Amino acid sequence: MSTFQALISSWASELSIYEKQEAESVVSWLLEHHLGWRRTQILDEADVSSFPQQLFGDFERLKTGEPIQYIMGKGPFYGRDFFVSAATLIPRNETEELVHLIIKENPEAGLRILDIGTGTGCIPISLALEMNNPEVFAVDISEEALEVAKKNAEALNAKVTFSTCNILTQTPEVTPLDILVSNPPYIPEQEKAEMHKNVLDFEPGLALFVSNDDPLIFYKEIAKKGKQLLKLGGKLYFEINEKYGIQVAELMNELGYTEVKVLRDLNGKERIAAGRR
Ligand SMILES: C[S@@+](CC[C@H](N)C(=O)[O-])C[C@H]1O[C@@H](n2cnc3c(N)ncnc32)[C@H](O)[C@@H]1O
Repeated sequence: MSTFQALISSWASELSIYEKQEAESVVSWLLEHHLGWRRTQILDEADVSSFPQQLFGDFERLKTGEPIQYIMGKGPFYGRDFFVSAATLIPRNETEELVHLIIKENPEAGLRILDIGTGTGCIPISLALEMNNPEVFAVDISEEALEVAKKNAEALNAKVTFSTCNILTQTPEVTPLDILVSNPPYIPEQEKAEMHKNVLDFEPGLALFVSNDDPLIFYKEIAKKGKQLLKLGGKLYFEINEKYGIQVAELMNELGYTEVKVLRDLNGKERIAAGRR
């Protein structure tokens, strides 16, 4: 028998798609999921013969590049675990920063909020649970994603009203809003070549990609709709592609939004655009 430390290093060395440290974290995460293992047990003996069969199956899935969150069916976001499925994007750290900003900038009670393109529901559910008694709505074009979002709201005891909506052709009936937020699809198809296989092969294209001809289509439509949906003085928050900060700010300015700002994330990338109607 060897220690967990040795086992983790050995299994991690088989996950060629990850850097060493990330591979070790992912293996630790899998052991924790199946065995209730804790990092403090790193020097304990690991009795591989007692491991459940599914752990080995899941390790095989990891080797194909499948993200650990899809294998476990859940991923962390803003201090809580969210169910994920093949129909939803895995919640990202950058989006936690967007949620944090909205919470920090809007302490008032009873605000009406809409999230467009909700995926797992990580944004509206976190806002519903962290803000001061807000009324929260969320839409997505994907029925399957909405099923996951509803399951998350129920599991986390958050009150969010979900509905199906194609934001490019429909306008949700939720006026008047104080806050409109969206992390829409924003990767032009031509950037596929630069992306990791574990995103491309497993995450839903519907959540990620826009056509090369009109990469800002969602920002334009949502900002336009924001002019009808938001109260005067209401706020629009976008997560953005780091390459399009200036263009998103320009289109918001052209539509008459005020106090338009583009903010960098913890990695120094322009990741959030915000303004006021
Ligand atoms: C980048 S993902 C964001 C998911 C989630 N808000 C998050 O931050 O993890 C974009 C979401 O927009 C949805 N979507 C794509 N096209 C849409 C459309 N035309 N109308 C509404 N939602 C759409 C996708 O299904 C996906 O859930």
